[in-house]
Amino acid sequence: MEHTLDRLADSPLKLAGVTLSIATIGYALFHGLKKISRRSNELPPPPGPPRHFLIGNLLHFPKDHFYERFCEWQKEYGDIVSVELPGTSMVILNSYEIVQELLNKKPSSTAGRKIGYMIYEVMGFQWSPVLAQPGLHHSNQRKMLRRGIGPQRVGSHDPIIEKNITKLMLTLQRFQGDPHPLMLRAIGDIVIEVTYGTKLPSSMNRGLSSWNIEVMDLVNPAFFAFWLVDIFPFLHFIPSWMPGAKFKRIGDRSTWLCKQIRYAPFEKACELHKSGELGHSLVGDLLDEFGPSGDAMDALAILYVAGSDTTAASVTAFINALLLFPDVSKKVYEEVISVTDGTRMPRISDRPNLPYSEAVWKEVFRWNTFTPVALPHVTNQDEVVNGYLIKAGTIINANNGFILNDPRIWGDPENFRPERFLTDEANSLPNPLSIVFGYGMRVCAGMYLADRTGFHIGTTIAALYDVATLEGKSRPRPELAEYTDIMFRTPVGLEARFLPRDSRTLDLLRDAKLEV
Ligand code: HEM
Repeated sequence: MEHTLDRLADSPLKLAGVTLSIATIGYALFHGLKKISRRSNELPPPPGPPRHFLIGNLLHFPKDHFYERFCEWQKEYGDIVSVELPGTSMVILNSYEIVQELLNKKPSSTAGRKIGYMIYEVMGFQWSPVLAQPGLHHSNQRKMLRRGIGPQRVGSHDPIIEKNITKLMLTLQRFQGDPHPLMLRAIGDIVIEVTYGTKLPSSMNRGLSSWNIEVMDLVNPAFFAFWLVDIFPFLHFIPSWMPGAKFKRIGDRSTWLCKQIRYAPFEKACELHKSGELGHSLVGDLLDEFGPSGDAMDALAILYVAGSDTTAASVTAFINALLLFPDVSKKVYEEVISVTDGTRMPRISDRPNLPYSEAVWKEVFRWNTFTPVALPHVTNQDEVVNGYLIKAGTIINANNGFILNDPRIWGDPENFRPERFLTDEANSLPNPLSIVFGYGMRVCAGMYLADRTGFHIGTTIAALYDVATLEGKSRPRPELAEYTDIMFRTPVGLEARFLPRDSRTLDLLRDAKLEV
C-alpha cells in the first residue's frame, strides 16, 4: 500500500488521472446506489392479510398453533407472506427456493435474532449463543463448537454415546409409556458427558440436568407467550412480590438457573483440568486450545438446552414411525441384523452399511416434521426477493413444515415412504435434515452430534426391540396423528412397549448389563 502511494506521488499526472477516476467511480456508485435504493423503496412488500391502522395484523396473529395459521396464509397469499405487528415486520417463507435465496445465499444479511425483553433481560438469557446477535462473541463461540463437535471431531465422542445408548437399551426392556421424557433424560446425560466429561461429580451431574430441564420448562412456553414487559420494559423494575408480577418470579428463577448452568460446571471442569483429572471432553478440548474464556463457558452452557429437547424430539419421532409402520420397523431391524449378525450391539461405525435406515431417518425428519416452524432470523439490511422488498429488521420465519410437505417437491408428501431417498428420485430432493437443522450462519451448531446420536438410538432400538402398543391397545392410525403445540413437538398420546426381538437380543442385553 505504502509503495503504491509512493509511486503515484512520483508522477503528478498519474496522481491526477487516478484522482479523476476515483471521483468518476464514486459519482457513478453514489447515483447507482441512490437509484437502487429508490427502486427498492418503490418495490412492494410481500402480500399478506389486510392490516389495520396502527396495530397492523395484531388481531390476525395467532397466540398458539402458529404452524397451522402460517399454512392457511400460504394457501391464501403464496410462497412469501408478510405480516405487520406493532413495531415489528415479519415474513413467512413457504418455498424451499426462497429460503435458499434469502437464508443460505445471503447468510450475513439474514443472521440476526430478535428476542423479546422478557426472555433476554428478565429471564437472563443475554449470554446465550442461540439468541446472540452476529458478531465477535457469536463467531468465536461457533468456532469453538466446530472444533469440538464439528465434522472432524464429533467421532471422538462415540464411546460416550455408545455407552449411554447401551444403558438406555437396558432401561427400555422394563419400560412402557410415553418414551419422550426417557429420551430427554438419556440424551441430556449424553450431552453432559460429551460436554464436561465423565469425571464431573455425579451429584453435580444430577443438579445440572434438573437445572437445565427446569430452565427449558420456563423458557420454551415463554417464547410463545405474550409479555407486557416486552412492550413496557420499565415493568422489569416492579418488585417480585407484587400481585400480578408472576413474570418477575419466573424471571428471577430463570436468571438464577442460568447462573448455575453457566458457572458451576465450568468452574468444576477448570479445576479438574488443572489437576489433570478431567479426561476426554469438549470442555477439555476447548480449555487446551483457548484457555478458560467466557465465550467457551457460554458456548458449553447452552448445549443441554439447545441439544436435548431437540434430539429427543427427533428420536421420539423415529420411535413413533417404528410403531406406526411395522413394515418399516422390520426392514430397519433386518438391515441392522444383516450387519451385526445379531451377535453384537450395533456401532456408530455401522452407519455407512445401513442405507435403508438412513432413508428412514431422513423421512422421519420430513413426515409430519417435529419442528414445523424454524427459529426466526432477522435481516440487518434491505433485501429484495421475488420482486418484493424485505426491509432491514424484518423477522424471517421459514415454514419448514410446509416446505417438507410441499407436493411440488415431494409428490406424495402425506405418505411415509423412505424409498423416495433410495431411487433416482432422490437426486431432485433436498435432504430434510438440511432444512430442519436451520440455515446460513445460524445453522445448528450441534447437528453432527445430534445426527450421530439420534440415528444410533433409533436404529439400535429397531435392532433390539419390536416397538409395540400397550397391551390391549390397537396401533394408532398414521393419518390421525396429532402433535403437541410446542417448538419441538411430539405425538400426542404416544405410548409404547419395547419387546425384545428374540433370544439373541436377550443375550446381548444380559451381556450389556455386565459391561455398563
Ligand atoms: C435433532 C436435533 C436438533 C435439531 C433439530 C436442532 C435444530 C436447530 C435449529 C433449527 C437451530 C436454529 C437454526 C437457525 O436459526 O437457522 C439450532 C441452533 C443451535 N443448535 Fe441445534 N438442533 C438439534 C440438536 C442440537 C444439539 C445436539 C446441539 C448441541 C449439543 C445443538 C446446538 C445448537 C446451538 C448451539 C444452536 C445455536 C446456533 C446459532 O444461533 O448460531 N443443537 N438447532
